[in-house]
Amino acid sequence: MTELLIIYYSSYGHVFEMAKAAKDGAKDLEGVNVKLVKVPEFESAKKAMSEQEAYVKAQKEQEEIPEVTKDDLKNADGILWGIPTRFGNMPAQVKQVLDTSGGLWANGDLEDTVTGIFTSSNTLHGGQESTILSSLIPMLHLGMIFVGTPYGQNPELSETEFQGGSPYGPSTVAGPDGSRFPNESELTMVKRLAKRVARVAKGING
Ligand SMILES: Cc1cc2nc3c(=O)[nH]c(=O)nc-3n(C[C@H](O)[C@H](O)[C@H](O)COP(=O)(O)O)c2cc1C
Repeated sequence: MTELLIIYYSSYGHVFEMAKAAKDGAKDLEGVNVKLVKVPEFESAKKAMSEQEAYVKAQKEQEEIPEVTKDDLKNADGILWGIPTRFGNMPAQVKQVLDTSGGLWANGDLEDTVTGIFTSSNTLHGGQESTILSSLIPMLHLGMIFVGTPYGQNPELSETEFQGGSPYGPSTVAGPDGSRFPNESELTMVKRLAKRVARVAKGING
């Protein structure tokens, strides 16, 4: 069995929507087991954002999703990361998971694990590509094999409509007030990436 782990962090639910679509995209692949987990939230963030209605609502919707464990990461053949943009970079919550994965790095546990990244930001040019590319650096240190969303398999990338997505990975644009949620094209691209990560992981580790 090929184990596909979808791990995400989401303050306001946009990346969560993408993560659920990713799970849906890979769920019927033969010989693939898909698990959806979330990055633990900081107590300080819960406190700081407790007055924000959108944050509280989104966190409630994610209550049933289990938090990632070291074994989830270790046992995965493929890991798909949902990482929202924070100042053009990954949130500290995601960095914390990576920074406490030292044992995995030392043992080479994530070497040859196939990986992909999807993201979300408020604005189209507010750092989607930089978030994916900078997130790739620790993934490469850990020995993971990165796959993106090539143009040939993602015709949506060549459309002129306003939407996220790049050859580096799927993305969505939440809008300045966070009211825009992923459209069909954005969800389709993340489903395809989930399938692609699973397919490559199966080929390498199956
Ligand atoms: C501290 C912080 C920094 C952010 N930095 C950016 C940014 O650099 N560019 C941008 O377009 N959006 C930025 N945003 C907006 C988030 O990327 C957006 O709320 C997020 O992608 C929504 O995804 P989520 O609903 O899954 O949390 C920032 C939000 C926060 C809270």
